[in-house]
Amino acid sequence: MGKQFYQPLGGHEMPRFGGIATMLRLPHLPSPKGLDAAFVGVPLDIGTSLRPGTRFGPREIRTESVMIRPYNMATGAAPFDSLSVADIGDVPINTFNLLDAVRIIEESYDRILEHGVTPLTLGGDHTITLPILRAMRRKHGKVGLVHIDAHADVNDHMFGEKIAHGTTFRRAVEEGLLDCQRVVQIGLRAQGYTADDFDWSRRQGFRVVQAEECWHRSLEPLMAEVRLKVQGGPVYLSFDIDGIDPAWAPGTGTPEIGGLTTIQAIEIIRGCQGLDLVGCDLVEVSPPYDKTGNTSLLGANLLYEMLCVLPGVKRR
Ligand SMILES: N=C(N)NCCCC(=O)O
Ligand SMILES: [Mn+2]
Ligand SMILES: [Mn+2]
Repeated sequence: MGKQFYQPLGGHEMPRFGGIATMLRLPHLPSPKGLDAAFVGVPLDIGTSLRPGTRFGPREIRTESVMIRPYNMATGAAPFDSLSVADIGDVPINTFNLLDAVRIIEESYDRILEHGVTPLTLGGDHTITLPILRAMRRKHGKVGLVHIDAHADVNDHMFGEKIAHGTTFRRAVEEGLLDCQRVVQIGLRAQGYTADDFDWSRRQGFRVVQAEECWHRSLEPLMAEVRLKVQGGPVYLSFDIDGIDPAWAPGTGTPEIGGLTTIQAIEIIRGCQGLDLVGCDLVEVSPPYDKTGNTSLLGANLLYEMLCVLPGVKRR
């Protein structure tokens, strides 16, 4: 049987407030088999250090995704005409044991990648990116990384714990998951304990772009630099919603002022077009702190923009 393409349920077929709330109103399929890309939820928040609530992120991002239409009027991308995409549901994490949850996530992503599917992940806190990168290493080898965040997430430990949402990328370097010369961190800001909070990344070979370097400017020139830095192999895109200023993304667990704008976030993702993207995630949306739902709406739209820059997506 030939490849099956799926279109989102249209706003004129079923009112947007009706129907089952899958990501982008796509079909919910039990398996990634036969797909090119899949939206996956990881409802985890037991790795967070301040506000919890990201366990509700996947569900609310789906709820707020109902406004999104299939064709990208700005870039001409028609993702559902080019790729077979669906929502394959959530990873059944163990919400009472973080290390067991990490094991479950890793096994789930091994299975997804076995089918040759590109995962677009709805978080959950940033801990989830470590098991995903472990599975990526087995499938693709070391990956480059475009990481947007207020935080470097390279702490050696938090309360003595080696795995939490602020240690993800130090563990990833130690475990040989990243091609460190092809890593960029964008949006880092706020206070630290020593200069080494950011310099550790630089010593690994990362390009660190602090928020102040982004203020008051288009990020299109920066993305030209980023593409040159990370190209030449498979790339993973990890977007922590707190990289965006809390004025636009208040529903998150560790907010920091002076962040990126929504427009700069779109520029960054669209600037990834042409890279060999093998997976993306959007993490740290905490609906209980998101009174209007706008943070989930922003997350849903950024995930759609990630879909639009995947390899193989044609533009009209
Ligand atoms: N939100 C994420 N992923 N990390 C926050 C780390 C907070 C801290 O370093 O104190
Ligand atoms: Mn963060
Ligand atoms: Mn983070």
